[in-house]
Amino acid sequence: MTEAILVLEDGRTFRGESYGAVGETFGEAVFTTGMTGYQETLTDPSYHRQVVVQTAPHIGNTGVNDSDDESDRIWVAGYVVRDPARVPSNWRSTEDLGTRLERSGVVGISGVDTRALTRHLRERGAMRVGVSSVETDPQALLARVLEQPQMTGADLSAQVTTPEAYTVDAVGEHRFTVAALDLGIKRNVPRRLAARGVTTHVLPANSTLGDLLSVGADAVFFSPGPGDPATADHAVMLAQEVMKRSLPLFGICFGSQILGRALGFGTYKLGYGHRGINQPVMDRTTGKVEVTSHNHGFAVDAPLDGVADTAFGRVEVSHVCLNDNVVEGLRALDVPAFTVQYHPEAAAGPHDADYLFDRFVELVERPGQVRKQLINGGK
Ligand SMILES: NC(=O)CC[C@H](N)C(=O)O
Repeated sequence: MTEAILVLEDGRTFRGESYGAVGETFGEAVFTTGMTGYQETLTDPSYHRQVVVQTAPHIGNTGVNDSDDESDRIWVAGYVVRDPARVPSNWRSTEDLGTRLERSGVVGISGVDTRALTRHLRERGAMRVGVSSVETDPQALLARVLEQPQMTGADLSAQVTTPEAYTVDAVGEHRFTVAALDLGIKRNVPRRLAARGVTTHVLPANSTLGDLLSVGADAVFFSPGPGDPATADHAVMLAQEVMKRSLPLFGICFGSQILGRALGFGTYKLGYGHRGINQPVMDRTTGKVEVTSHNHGFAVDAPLDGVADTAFGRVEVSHVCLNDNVVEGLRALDVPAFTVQYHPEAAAGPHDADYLFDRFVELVERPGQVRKQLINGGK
């Protein structure tokens, strides 16, 4: 057994055992409350530079498999669990979670009271953290934690985006083509689109409007991704160009924050963010509440009531988180654009919000009618 320590930037220290690779790592400490879906969490590019704390105490029960990665690598900067499963058990499992972490060079710690750590982060806010199985002195580790960059101001898209464009073909009959700006996309997004007859061209984050048009895009998608949306100026400008052309636009999470900025709203950092797979969100168009998958630390500052006047016409907040009234979706009424701050693609999480991909398809195929329906409250 190799001992490990975890030190938060306010000095709070937890002791445990090395889990995954032996070494030292730093990042922003965030907690996710999902009891399942750890493989999707680990491989979600939006967790780049974050040390993820699994609040649920027993992690790794179903091992890892060949199908559930959301990208081609593990992105979390570090991993914190209480009680890793000693024997994974699932018919899809091909490897033990600890072995995968070790093989991938991911430094983690186990034996931590992750519920106490979650409560601490909930009360004090997300903060920088160090995890080490090579340093035994918390003070020495704390000094290095305090040298790390903050998540506020972090511009990370270039570090996670695809170097080359690639295509995910429609399944069955081809209906239309989407250009997806990859700011840290998850595999399940093009997959949900493909299931609806959409061919998706996933393009690097620095793509221009010309690049989007050159793939024959009928519509544009802005992906989730890591970092502070206040830094994503290129993507914001691109969203504005897309709206000027009235090309249908759909965005998820980071993509929602980018649309928010493109419409003239600000973004801000939440105290500790929303990360988990059971967050209640109300779709204000239908009044229905859906249980949803979340992973965001920033949010859009848009008025919850009434219709805002923007440079692109009228805009409404379409979805709201019922835990804390954070803006979870935006809908433009005069250009074909809408976004959500949470994850309709799930992976992991419930599929309640899958209808948003249908809304996107309808917006592209019957733009006038869908906009009229949206304005009339879905009737
Ligand atoms: N999943 C995401 O797209 C996250 C968006 C952004 N990085 C945030 O933390 O809010």
